[in-house]
Amino acid sequence: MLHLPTLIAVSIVMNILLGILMLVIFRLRQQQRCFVYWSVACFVFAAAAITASLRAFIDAPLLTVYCADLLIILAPLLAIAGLREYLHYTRSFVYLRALWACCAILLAPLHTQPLLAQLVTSIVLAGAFGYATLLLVRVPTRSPLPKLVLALLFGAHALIMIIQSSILFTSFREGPMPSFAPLLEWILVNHLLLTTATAMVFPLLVFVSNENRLTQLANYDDLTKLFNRRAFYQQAEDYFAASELDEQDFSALMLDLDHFKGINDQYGHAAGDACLRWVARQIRSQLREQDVAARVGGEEFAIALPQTDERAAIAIADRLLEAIGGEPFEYQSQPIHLTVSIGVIHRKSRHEALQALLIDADTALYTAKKQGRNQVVLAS
Ligand SMILES: Nc1nc2c(ncn2[C@@H]2O[C@H](COP(=O)(O)OP(=O)(O)OP(=O)(O)O)[C@@H](O)[C@H]2O)c(=O)[nH]1
Repeated sequence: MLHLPTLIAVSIVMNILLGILMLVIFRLRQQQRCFVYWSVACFVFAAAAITASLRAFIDAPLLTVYCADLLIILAPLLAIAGLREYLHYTRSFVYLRALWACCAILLAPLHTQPLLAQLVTSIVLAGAFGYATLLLVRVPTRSPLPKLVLALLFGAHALIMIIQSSILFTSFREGPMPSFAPLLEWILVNHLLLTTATAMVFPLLVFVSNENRLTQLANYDDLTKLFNRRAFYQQAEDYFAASELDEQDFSALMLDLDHFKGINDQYGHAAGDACLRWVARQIRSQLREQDVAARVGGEEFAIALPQTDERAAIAIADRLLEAIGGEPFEYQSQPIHLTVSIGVIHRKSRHEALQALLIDADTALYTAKKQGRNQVVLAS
């Protein structure tokens, strides 16, 4: 069994250090206020552990029972407030404040009855941890793994608080039972460990989410959610190089919406944006998993087709022509007729670089435009 006083001391020090770390992070990232809540939650938890530990040395129940219990409740409430801030939960914190105020009133007359005060505290904590678990499960985030870990930690914490509540309730009804002492100590150990572990996962949740957001911004087009030009070249270059090594077919398409300026002029820019999103969906729906599609210009898309010969590439281009031009796109109940021109290229020995291949596809696209649009042209 872990030495309890040592564990309490370590968790106090860890929570103070984590609180300082989160304040430093907040100073660096002023816009993420969740770190302030989490930092204060760590300090409050350390203060709660210190005041509760004083019970062994001084007889001041107002401090060692009442204040300690209020601080023990405040710490997870602050953690939840930070979580709501991080998840951009718009409703105010009024319920959390009201809950804490109710606890302050309810626990005041109980400071001379530590068992009852601990029972009330355990029930409130079980509810708070259960709520935090539900919050995490219900709200989508960009960091699913830390979110899952955090939900598990909160869920486990809720569970041990329920167990503690039932033990305390039984002790309250039937008098103190010495056989419960090891179990209550085990719960305290886990409470300390889970709190410290939770505080460690909070920054991870934000960092993974920020990292995913940066990757998204760096690689994807915000409007269509297809790759952007940079990511397209990165991915397509790999396939292009692999096709050379394996002597496999490689094709590419350049696709451009016809008279798109007229669409913007007639229906407005928002309708134009909706058209681009719809075209992107049509493109994605016609491709295989390994094909690489990107928006490389305003109304221009590039598609890399690994292991695709000339005939298959033309068939895909024809399918895209039909999928986009075959039926109108409905925007706010009005049909918008869109057509596209497509240049197709199959890799030849003269194409030593992807750039050269795409230039030829672009030339074929230009020919398609010149020949009247709404058609597929194969590069010679
Ligand atoms: N709504 C919207 N329009 C865009 C976006 N990017 C570029 N455009 C518009 O796309 C239009 C492209 O016009 P042009 O280059 O003249 O081409 P076009 O009208 O499609 O004519 P062709 O390509 O010759 O058939 C311009 O009016 C741009 O403002 C965008 O993100 N959203």
